[in-house]
Amino acid sequence: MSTRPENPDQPATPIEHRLATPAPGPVAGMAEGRAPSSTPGSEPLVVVQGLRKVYNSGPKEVVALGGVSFDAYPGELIAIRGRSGSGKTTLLNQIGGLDRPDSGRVTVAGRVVTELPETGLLELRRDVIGFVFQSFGLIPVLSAAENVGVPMRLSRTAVAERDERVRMLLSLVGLEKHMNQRPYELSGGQQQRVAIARALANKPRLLIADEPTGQLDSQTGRQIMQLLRALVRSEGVTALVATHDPALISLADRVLQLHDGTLADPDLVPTSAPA
Ligand SMILES: Nc1ncnc2c1ncn2[C@@H]1O[C@H](COP(=O)(O)OP(=O)(O)OP(=O)(O)O)[C@@H](O)[C@H]1O
Repeated sequence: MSTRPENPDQPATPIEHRLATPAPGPVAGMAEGRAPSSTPGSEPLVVVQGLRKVYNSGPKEVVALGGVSFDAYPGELIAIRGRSGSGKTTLLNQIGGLDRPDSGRVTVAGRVVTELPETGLLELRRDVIGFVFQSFGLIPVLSAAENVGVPMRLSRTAVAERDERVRMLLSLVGLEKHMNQRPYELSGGQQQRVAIARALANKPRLLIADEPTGQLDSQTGRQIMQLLRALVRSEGVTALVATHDPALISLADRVLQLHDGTLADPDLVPTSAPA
C-alpha cells in the first residue's frame, strides 16, 4: 500500500475548495471553519449514559470504560482523544453497536442501541451509522465505485440511484477519475477517501471514525481530517472521531478526553494540547 502524500497546497476535493473560499461574512457565534453545530437545547442525536465495559483477560480485570456519559448534537464533530488503551475504540464500538457494554445505555437517533437485538443492530449499522476505520477496510477485488456501492446493495437501493450516488460521493471526495481503480492501485489517502465515501453511502446520521489517519503520513492525514470536517458540514452528519491527530483536534467542535476509561471534565480540556 502506498501512502504517498497528496499535494498539501491544493484543496483536494470540491467541498474542500468550497471551504477554502471565504464566506460572505462572519456568522455570529461560529468559529471560523467550524460547522454550524447544534447546541444543547436541540435534541441530541447520541446519548451515552453511564457506559461501563470490563474485560477479563486472565486473572486481571481491565476497566476499559468506567461509566462514560455525554451527548452529541446534530452537526457536531467531536474528537475523542486519550492515550493508547484509554478506551477510545471500546467507547466507539459500544456506540456503534459493534459490542455490548456491561451496563449503561446508548441511544442513537432515538434507537436504544444497547437494547437492540442483532437484527436491529444490523439495520442501525446499515441505515443510521457510517464507519471509517484506520485500516480502510476496502474489499480488494472491488473497484472504488463498487466498494462505495456495497452499502447501497445491502439496502437494496435501485441501480440507477445507486450509480448516481456513487458518482456523486466519489466526486465529493475528489476521486471521480479513480472510480474504476482497485484499492491496491490507490494511495493510502485515496483509499481512506473511498472508505469515507462508502461510509456516507446510505446517508448516515452518525459517522464513527476510529483513528482514520493512523496509517497515513501527516500531510495526507491533515487532508483527510479537513475532508471529514467539510463533510460534516456539507452532509449535516454528526461525527465521533477517535484520534491522536492534532490536525483534527483543532478542527473539532468539541474534544472529549478519556483517561483510563473515564471522561475528563470538558471544561478542563484544551483543544490544542497533544493527547
Ligand atoms: N477484547 C479485549 N480483551 C481484553 N482487553 C481488552 C480488549 N479490548 C480492549 N481491551 C483493553 O481495554 C482497554 C481499552 O482499550 P481500547 O482499545 O478501547 O483503547 P484505545 O484508547 O482505543 O487504544 P489505542 O489508542 O491504542 O487504539 C485497554 O487496556 C485494552 O488492553
